[in-house]
Amino acid sequence: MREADRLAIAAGISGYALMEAAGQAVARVVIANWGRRPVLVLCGPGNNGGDGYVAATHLRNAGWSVVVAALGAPKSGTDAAVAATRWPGIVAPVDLSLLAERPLVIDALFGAGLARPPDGVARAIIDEINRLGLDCVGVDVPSGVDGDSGQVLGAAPRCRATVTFFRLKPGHLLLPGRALAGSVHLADIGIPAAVLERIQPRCWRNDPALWRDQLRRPRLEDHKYTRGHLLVIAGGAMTGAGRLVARAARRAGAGMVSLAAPAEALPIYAADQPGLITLALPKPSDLAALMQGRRMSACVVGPGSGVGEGTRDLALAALATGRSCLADADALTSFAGKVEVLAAAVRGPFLITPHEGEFNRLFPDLGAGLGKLARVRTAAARLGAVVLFKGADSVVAAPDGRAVVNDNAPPDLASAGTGDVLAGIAGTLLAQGMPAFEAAAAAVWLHGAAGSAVGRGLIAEDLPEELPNLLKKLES
Ligand SMILES: NC(=O)C1=CN([C@@H]2O[C@H](COP(=O)(O)OP(=O)(O)OC[C@H]3O[C@@H](n4cnc5c(N)ncnc54)[C@H](OP(=O)(O)O)[C@@H]3O)[C@@H](O)[C@H]2O)[C@H](O)CC1
Ligand SMILES: [K+]
Repeated sequence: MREADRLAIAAGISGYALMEAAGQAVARVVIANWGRRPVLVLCGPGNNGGDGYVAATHLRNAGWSVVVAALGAPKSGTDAAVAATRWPGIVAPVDLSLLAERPLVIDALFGAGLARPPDGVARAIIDEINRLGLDCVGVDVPSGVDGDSGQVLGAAPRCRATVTFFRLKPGHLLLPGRALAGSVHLADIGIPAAVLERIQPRCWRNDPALWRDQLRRPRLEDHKYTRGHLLVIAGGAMTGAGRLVARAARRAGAGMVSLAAPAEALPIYAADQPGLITLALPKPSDLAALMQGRRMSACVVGPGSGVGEGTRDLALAALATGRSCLADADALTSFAGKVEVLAAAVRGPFLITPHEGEFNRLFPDLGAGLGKLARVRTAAARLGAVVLFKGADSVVAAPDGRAVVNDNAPPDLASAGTGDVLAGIAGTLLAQGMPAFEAAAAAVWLHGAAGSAVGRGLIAEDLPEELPNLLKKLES
């Protein structure tokens, strides 16, 4: 963002003009969403505080009762110093007593320049805002939230709304930042779009615009093999997982889905879905010939497969074929403490879809303190594969550092079996030749959209049935 500022200023836009637009946007959001009431504007020493002085001035001009409290005077010669001199009222030192009759707080303490956990009176007032449950509007980010990671440094106010500028930052999408930001308003402050091309961002909010063109649309001359033949390697005991993978894969548009499992379980799979091809589980040494002979273009291994050597060897055999491969669930746990074995086996497009527990078993040194985006990027680089870390704020990262953050998943998706559905959708997209990064991004978006379409009371079985409609909409 600083680079965006710098480039915009280099393009002839004054830094103060950006600050004026930013502060004005904050005032506009406040006026649009709250009735006139006494407001306290907390200003830090940097440009975030500068935005605060501008917002305070606009609110006062609109007839609001405004008190400004500052942590310290902005450095002279800065845009923030100009904004402070243009504020016509007095500036009080930050003090908790100011909260008493001010039901609305604008938090312009720290933004992109947050350098350490807020302490002293800054920390005390953040804690007090939260204790009193006051309405708070964050400027750029809730102060204390790291915009790059969504992590909280020490403390941050729980905002009802946050007004940010130019583009959303990862911290608006990643937890806990996303929860603390409340509803996020994105304001255009006059930074030219061309600046984005110069910056070449490597992290995006997940959106169909990123991958829609790469979804494979059915063609007149298609037959079932040209639409992707996915092999699902499933288990003998937990058959629900494999059935959900297969059902989702079929609804996502695979031309054919075959499921391999121990012979005694095959009748269960066959009875569940007449259109599913069932096969006895091959020996690892026979897997390549099976996939080649049956023109299977991708493989999903892990859901319900069982943890252990058998699953591990099948996953390694699947990777050795060089075809697109997705490992989830038991296939990941089977490599706990042995992630280097998995990494060494990667030949072709490879996607893993761990949840938090599975991720931790594979990458115990990449703890939560690093922030999800950094954890997933590091894991992808280490594995030489695309990693989709599942959760309310799923992150997909490629070994080259590209990443997307997904924010369309409703909490209803926190339900058993939904991860298997995700694996099935991604498996089909891989089988259709979509690159692993885009396949993962598309799958997690479709999964979230399907979850939203069902809403309350959803069960994993509902999700595949939403896919035809969603795909139709994406193609139109
Ligand atoms: N294009 C835009 O998006 C625009 C953004 N604007 C706003 O500018 C801020 C970023 O401003 P910046 O001056 O770089 O940084 P901050 O204001 O966030 O913070 C820097 C100052 O705060 C001090 N600081 C940092 N952390 C702490 C802390 N925990 N406790 C006390 N003080 C802290 C820091 O002090 P140092 O000692 O570390 O130097 C700085 O004094 C962006 O977020 C937007 O709101 C512009 O308005 C223009 C357009
Ligand atoms: K802030």
